[in-house]
Amino acid sequence: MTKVEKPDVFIIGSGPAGGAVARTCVAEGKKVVVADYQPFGGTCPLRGCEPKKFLFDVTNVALRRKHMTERGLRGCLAINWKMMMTAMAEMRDPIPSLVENFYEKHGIIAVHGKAQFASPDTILVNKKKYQPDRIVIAAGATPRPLDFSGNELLMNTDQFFEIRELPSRIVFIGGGFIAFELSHIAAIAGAQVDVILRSERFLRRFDPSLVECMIEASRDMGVRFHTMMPPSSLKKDRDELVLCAGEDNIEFRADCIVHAAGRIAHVAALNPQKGQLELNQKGGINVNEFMQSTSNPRVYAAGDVVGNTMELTPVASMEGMVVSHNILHGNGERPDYSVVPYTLFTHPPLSTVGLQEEEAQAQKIPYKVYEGSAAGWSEYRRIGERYPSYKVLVSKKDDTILGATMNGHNSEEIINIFAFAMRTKTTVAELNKWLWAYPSFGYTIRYMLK
Ligand SMILES: Cc1cc2nc3c(=O)[nH]c(=O)nc-3n(C[C@H](O)[C@H](O)[C@H](O)COP(=O)(O)OP(=O)(O)OC[C@H]3O[C@@H](n4cnc5c(N)ncnc54)[C@H](O)[C@@H]3O)c2cc1C
Ligand SMILES: NC(=O)c1ccc[n+]([C@@H]2O[C@H](COP(=O)([O-])OP(=O)(O)OC[C@H]3O[C@@H](n4cnc5c(N)ncnc54)[C@H](O)[C@@H]3O)[C@@H](O)[C@H]2O)c1
Repeated sequence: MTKVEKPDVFIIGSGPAGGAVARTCVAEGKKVVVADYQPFGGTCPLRGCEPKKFLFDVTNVALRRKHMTERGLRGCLAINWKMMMTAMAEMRDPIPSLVENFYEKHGIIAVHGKAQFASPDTILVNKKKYQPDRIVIAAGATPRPLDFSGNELLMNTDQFFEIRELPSRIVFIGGGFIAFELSHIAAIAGAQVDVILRSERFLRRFDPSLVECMIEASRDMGVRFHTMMPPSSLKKDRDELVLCAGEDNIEFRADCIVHAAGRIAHVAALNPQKGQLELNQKGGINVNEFMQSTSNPRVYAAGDVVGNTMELTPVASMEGMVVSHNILHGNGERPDYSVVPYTLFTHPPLSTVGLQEEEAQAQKIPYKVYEGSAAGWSEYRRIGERYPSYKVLVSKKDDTILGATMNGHNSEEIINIFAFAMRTKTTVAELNKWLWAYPSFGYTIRYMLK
């Protein structure tokens, strides 16, 4: 009979959540095993944030160059898709070896293979059994299964990052983060892009008035939007794909159709019943306030596989740190979701932190609003941006920031300042006394809070 391994901590998944647990637990002298069936590093650096941001940065220069034509910048600037993708892959592809080298150096055992539960205390990978003291599920998320006929012809985002020739016509199904970010990249690079949404509301996690500005900016770059269009079938017709959607079965013909219809916790392959794992309403691992399984106390979970709040890298890492603490020192730490800034990396980026106005109204929180267009400010006029806008919610009770959303160049940096102000409970009166470098985008906070 093969020997059963008994490490202290067995981690399923090597992304931001699993990585945080591995590094912290090994530093405290634990015997740690990490299993992953894909190259090590997880979604963020290999198939998510990082490759996306690379493509964002290149396309951003191209778009901004266009905006500068009237400001004296001449000469053609075109995107060579193949070169851009090759350059992105050159930066991305060494990452798994770097991760594994780091693991080896620090004594973390890397196992290549799909992990599943054989029983509540036993994990099986490549027919080998592990009975660890603690099991950490950090298996991330996977595209939501869609049930219309021909859905197997859809391209997922992992495949999008491997496209070497830009398709002429691309359709994105969904109206969330991925549809907006990737549609902007493809449109600026020269594809004809359609985004189809089953409902009427795009980007639910952002203020609708700022989403409107984003949609205007998207239309300017040629992205076409179609609402109330649930997809009903997809088929191949010679060398093109035909998607039918909506009540009238409208046909969309394209070279590729991308699944951007959300992601769900990656639990099915884990054999959750054998692990006695209770799932939550979103289909993620149900955990208590200490990120410990509510049904199997040997198990903790962190990151997208929990689906507690948002599928974001900083949230996954923070939950990983909470899990490490609780494994090493006993349950005592809880995740803190009170201030989570995030950015939609579109052109321009749309960024937010804290309460949305709809939430403040629903929760009957007394607030005042500072909002408006920033198009007249010299910061945006200089760069020819047409739809910059902002909305800041301030507590009527104590003058602190409740939430902020903005759409404009560098908003991903300005939002961190608002996050800092929220963390430190800085009042608007105090913020207005702070000095900012001039003329910087951060300085526009003074204009917003006038
Ligand atoms: C296109 C895209 C762009 C994104 N952009 C951003 C962004 O700009 N900013 C941001 O904050 N977030 C972004 N995200 C989200 C971010 O990537 C995730 O929130 C983050 O990676 C979650 O980390 P995780 O460790 O929970 O899971 P993951 O990083 O997904 O890692 C999970 C790992 O577990 C492995 N695994 C799964 N099941 C098993 C199994 N049974 N056995 C072994 N291994 C298994 C997987 O192979 C994977 O490597 C983006 C996501 C996508 C898809
Ligand atoms: N910049 C970032 O931080 C960033 C970027 C990309 C992804 N992410 C994370 O990854 C997650 C997944 O991104 P996403 O864009 O796939 O999800 P999303 O939740 O942002 O958007 C999903 C979209 O698909 C639609 N949809 C849902 N079910 C559908 C169905 N059955 N048929 C058709 N449409 C359907 C929804 O209405 C929504 O518009 C995000 O929620 C986010 O947390 C973050």
